[in-house]
Amino acid sequence: MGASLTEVGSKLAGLMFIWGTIQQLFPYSLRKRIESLWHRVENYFYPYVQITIEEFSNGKINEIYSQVSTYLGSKSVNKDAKFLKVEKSKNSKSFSVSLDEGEEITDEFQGAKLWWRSYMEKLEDNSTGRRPNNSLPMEKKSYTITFNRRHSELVTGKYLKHVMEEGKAIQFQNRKQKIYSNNCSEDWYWYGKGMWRDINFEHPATFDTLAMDPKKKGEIINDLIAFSKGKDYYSKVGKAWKRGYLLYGPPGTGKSTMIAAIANFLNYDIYDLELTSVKDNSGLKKLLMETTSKSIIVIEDIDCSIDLTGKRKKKKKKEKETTSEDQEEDSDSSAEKESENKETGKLTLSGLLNFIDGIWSACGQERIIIFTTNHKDKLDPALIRRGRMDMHIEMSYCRYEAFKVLAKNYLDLETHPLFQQIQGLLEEVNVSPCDVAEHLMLKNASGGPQICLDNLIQALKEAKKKANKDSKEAKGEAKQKSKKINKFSTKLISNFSSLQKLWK
Ligand SMILES: Nc1ncnc2c1ncn2[C@@H]1O[C@H](COP(=O)(O)OP(=O)(O)OP(=O)(O)O)[C@@H](O)[C@H]1O
Repeated sequence: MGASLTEVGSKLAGLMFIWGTIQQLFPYSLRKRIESLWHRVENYFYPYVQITIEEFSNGKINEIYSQVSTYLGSKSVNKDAKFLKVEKSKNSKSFSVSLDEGEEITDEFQGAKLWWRSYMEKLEDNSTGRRPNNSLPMEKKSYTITFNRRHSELVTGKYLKHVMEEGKAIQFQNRKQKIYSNNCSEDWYWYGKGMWRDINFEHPATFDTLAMDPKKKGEIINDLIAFSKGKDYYSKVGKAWKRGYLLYGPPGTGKSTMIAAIANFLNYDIYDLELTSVKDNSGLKKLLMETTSKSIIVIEDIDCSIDLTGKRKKKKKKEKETTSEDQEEDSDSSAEKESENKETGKLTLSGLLNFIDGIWSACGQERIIIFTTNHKDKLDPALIRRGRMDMHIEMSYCRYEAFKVLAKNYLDLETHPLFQQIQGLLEEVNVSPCDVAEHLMLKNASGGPQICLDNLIQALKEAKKKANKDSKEAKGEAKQKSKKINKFSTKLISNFSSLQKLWK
């Protein structure tokens, strides 16, 4: 392509000379006719269009440039390019490849052939050899794309959009994930760093290492895939592109681990929203507005972080003042509390969910919200109904399937003669995966996997003994209670009979 374009260029230069002469010698009407003929000749000899994409546009970074650069870098690895550059920024997980100055590659899109070329021009003042303006970079970088005129619509319509989307997706995959927290001092905000503080998120949890029933795990993975690919679906049905998950279960069953696995699976950032640090609804709104797309907003221990049992307002009407305190408590409903909180601007769970619906419906970008709790029964069912929390995921005690994942993770064991005994015990005792994992840890494994498994069996047996003892004691207590009740009711009946006799 390079050679043929040069050849065509020299032919065009000759034609340009002839055209200049014609313009001087011929009258206007004749010139117009020759001009149209000229364009046809020009298109015949050089039917190409060139688009230039510069690094800076009007003094500002041109976003398309970096996306094109990433796209071409990814294409260049399997193509004919010989001179490549490798860079790594502090915010990316690995290095990125791009075309070196003057390098060319070809690309194809829906039957159209495209020629890309990278340029770099040094920006020096010829007399001083210095940069013309200190605030500008030393060089002017750009890419050109050349294609046949008949593909103009395809290139400006679909192809460039495709290049930008692919480039953006590669950049997204290669960026370092972050975890944000709002649990920071007020000073932080006032120093202009925003309301969230972030650090790199490097949790190793994945769905492979997460110990839970494989069927349940599969369902969650499928749900996440459907969500992340659901852009068209959500816009078609007119719903905010968001998904809510409620993770519930006893401590140490892997709720936080599951969040990390989801973030790693989707390559999303995490916003760890500490509601106790949020003053009111407007503070919450600001925080939510500062979150980015492709992120997970997490509220851990939701039952502890928000006050849904705020004191009811004293009733103003006189007749109601006569009502007893107990009656007031009974008639208390969460709807009333919500409306009271609305008036005072106080933070409410329902307010939170409404903001999320409102804000995210408007922005059309994907987000996930996860609540965790150890006590699902404490939550108001209206607040976690389907549509708000789309999937309720129970993180339960460690059974055999979950144990097998832990044994593989920690001991690299897929089978062992002791597994059968462990399976039996895990059916009878409720232990968290966290407690099981503790026995399989490296520090315990110095004597080999056999020792770890023996220790685990020992611990499970003790837990079983304790559970049996506890249940016996509980049964004993219940027996005592029912004895007392029986004694009391017999006494009551006999008293009542004596009263009846007296009355007669
Ligand atoms: N299902 C699991 N799969 C793999 N590891 C687990 C699982 N559950 C617990 N663990 C291990 O136990 C540790 C504690 O688990 P995690 O913090 O995820 O539990 P949690 O349910 O969030 O607990 P809490 O309710 O106390 O916050 C984790 O670091 C992990 O190593």
